[in-house]
Amino acid sequence: MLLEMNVRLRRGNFVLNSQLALDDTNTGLFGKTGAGKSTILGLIAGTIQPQSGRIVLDGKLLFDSRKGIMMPREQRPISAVFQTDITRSTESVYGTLTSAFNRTFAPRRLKLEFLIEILELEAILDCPLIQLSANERKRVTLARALLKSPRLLLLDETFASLGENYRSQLLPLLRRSQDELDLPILYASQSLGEILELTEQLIVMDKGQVLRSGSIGEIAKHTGVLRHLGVRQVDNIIPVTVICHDPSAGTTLAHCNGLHLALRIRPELPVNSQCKVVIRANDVALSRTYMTGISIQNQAKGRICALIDNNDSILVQIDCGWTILAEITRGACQQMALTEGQEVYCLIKTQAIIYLADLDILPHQRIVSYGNNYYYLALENAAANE
Ligand SMILES: Nc1ncnc2c1ncn2[C@@H]1O[C@H](COP(=O)(O)OP(=O)(O)OP(=O)(O)O)[C@@H](O)[C@H]1O
Repeated sequence: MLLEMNVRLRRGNFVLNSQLALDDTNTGLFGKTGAGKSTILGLIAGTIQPQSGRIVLDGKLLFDSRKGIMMPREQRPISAVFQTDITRSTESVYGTLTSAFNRTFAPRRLKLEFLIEILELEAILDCPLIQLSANERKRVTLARALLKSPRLLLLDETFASLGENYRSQLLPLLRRSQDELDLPILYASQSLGEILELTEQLIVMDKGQVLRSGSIGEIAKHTGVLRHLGVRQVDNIIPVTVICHDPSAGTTLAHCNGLHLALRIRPELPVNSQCKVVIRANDVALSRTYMTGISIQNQAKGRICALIDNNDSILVQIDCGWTILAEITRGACQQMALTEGQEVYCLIKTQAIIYLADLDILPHQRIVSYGNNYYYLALENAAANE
């Protein structure tokens, strides 16, 4: 285990009572505003001292109230980029970066020139920190944090504040950081989407407590957690291998493990090539028996492995060779008397299966039906015309 923490802290009315563990992978720290995410990062970095408990990193005590140990911030092999990193110093950007580079904790893993390039710092190298814009200061702070080659990097909503340009360049680097740089990241955010761009491992916090931790797949199985995470729509993403094309039926047949699917025809996809398709969970209907006399082309047989209570709806997790999530109403679940272990058929219309590669272009054009008439509308105009 990389980090183990079991602490208690009271600040005014806010009480943090948290036990958490991190291994050597990137982890997202999710919680609504005021949940205690920044406080957790501060406790690990050493900017906040808990009243009691223990924090251990890589077997070394950072804090132990019983033994009276509080390792100073500068000595902790941890770098952090906080929301409020305000450096009022007149030191130049180049000066602060080189001193971070020289104060490295471990063998250097990133080159100064590389970070100057991807964070576009060249033009501001001679500027004093005090004169930088908020975005420039954040980029310098991130470069400085990475240059120290810490054992753990703490980021507090950093992507959101950096902007799209840097995000697209930095994300691939940060995603690989745990493997290539031996640098796991703890990323705090209120946005699940932002966290999932970096990692699938989550710690979910609420009111100073850790509610759940684990992979998003594991966490999602608990009642109400998806709602808590702000998830409103569940999609199945399935990597399929093309088997053949059937022009007379207008379908391309593909499979993923034991799951066979009829997709919209794509003759340009070579046989045996791979692609990803998306099926919205609420586009999957369930049946206890195989249906005849029905237009639906896909009836995938599987076994229910979990029934996940999602407040108004039930997410049914079905093992069809590949796991499929079907979202149905609570009423439908009761009427069908669904239970774990039962066999069901997943009914999926061919037209409801979207090639993932098409998703980028789909939102720009859609059809809105007003009953008798159909209109092709650009997305920007759609809302105004609806
Ligand atoms: N210096 C302080 N003194 C007293 N209470 C504080 C102090 N700093 C933060 N708090 C309180 O601690 C709680 C947790 O704050 P924290 O900043 O850790 O939340 P957060 O999950 O990071 O929220 P956000 O996503 O909005 O940044 C909040 O209720 C906040 O008001």
